[in-house]
Amino acid sequence: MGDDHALDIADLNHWFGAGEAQKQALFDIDLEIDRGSLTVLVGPSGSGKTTLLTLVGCLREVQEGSVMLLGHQLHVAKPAQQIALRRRLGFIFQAHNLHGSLTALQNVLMGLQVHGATDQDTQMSAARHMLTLLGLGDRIDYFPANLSGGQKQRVAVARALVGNPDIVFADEPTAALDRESGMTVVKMLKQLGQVRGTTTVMVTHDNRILEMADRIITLEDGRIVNDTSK
Ligand SMILES: Nc1ncnc2c1ncn2[C@@H]1O[C@H](COP(=O)(O)OP(=O)(O)OP(=O)(O)O)[C@@H](O)[C@H]1O
Repeated sequence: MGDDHALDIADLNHWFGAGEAQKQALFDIDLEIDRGSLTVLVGPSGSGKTTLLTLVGCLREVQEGSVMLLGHQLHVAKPAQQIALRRRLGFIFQAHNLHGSLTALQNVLMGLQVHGATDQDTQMSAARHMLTLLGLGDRIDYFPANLSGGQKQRVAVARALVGNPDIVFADEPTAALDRESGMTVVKMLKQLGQVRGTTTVMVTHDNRILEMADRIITLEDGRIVNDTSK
């Protein structure tokens, strides 16, 4: 694998269930993803997009095939290595999974505390800065219950990005956002790719994002049926 690849996937297969109920969800996936690129996964419901995203994001165990994530082979990575690798990833999911008992600022700080680095003042200012960039500067002390769906989603985006991840995995990150907020989030990810080399892999049905993607990969019935680079 070259250093220019954030992800290198070969002969990846995945099944759900066992015995007669067993069903194959992914078939022979081969894919290399360049560092700093914005790649979009599209395809009909049930085509395997989320399964692929969770496998390459260390959220599901690889059953067959090879996944090299940031130069590390996942199926041989020890638990401690997997934890270290996960710290280099940012996740944005449709269900934003905010902690209801924490304010917007505290939720974003959670994204930094797993890194355990920098002092508290630096963490605070990084979290405030990220929330401000996402247009939530006046909402930092609000609890999720007092934020709209779109605002909650932007808090989740801030939490994913505040730790400077090497790769961002996003599943329908703009589904709950209006056009302007959705564009802000995608432009930010694109800019992070250009400035810091952050790689983004995103599942979306949002046509507005397709125009901004470097690469569009289409899945159907667990197979890659189209791969378009700009
Ligand atoms: N936990 C699971 N147990 C059993 N089958 C599953 C599980 N998760 C996914 N599947 C099946 O695997 C296939 C791929 O599902 P997946 O969620 O990856 O598709 P998707 O393209 O992300 O769909 P959507 O756009 O609806 O989210 C589907 O047939 C689905 O029913």
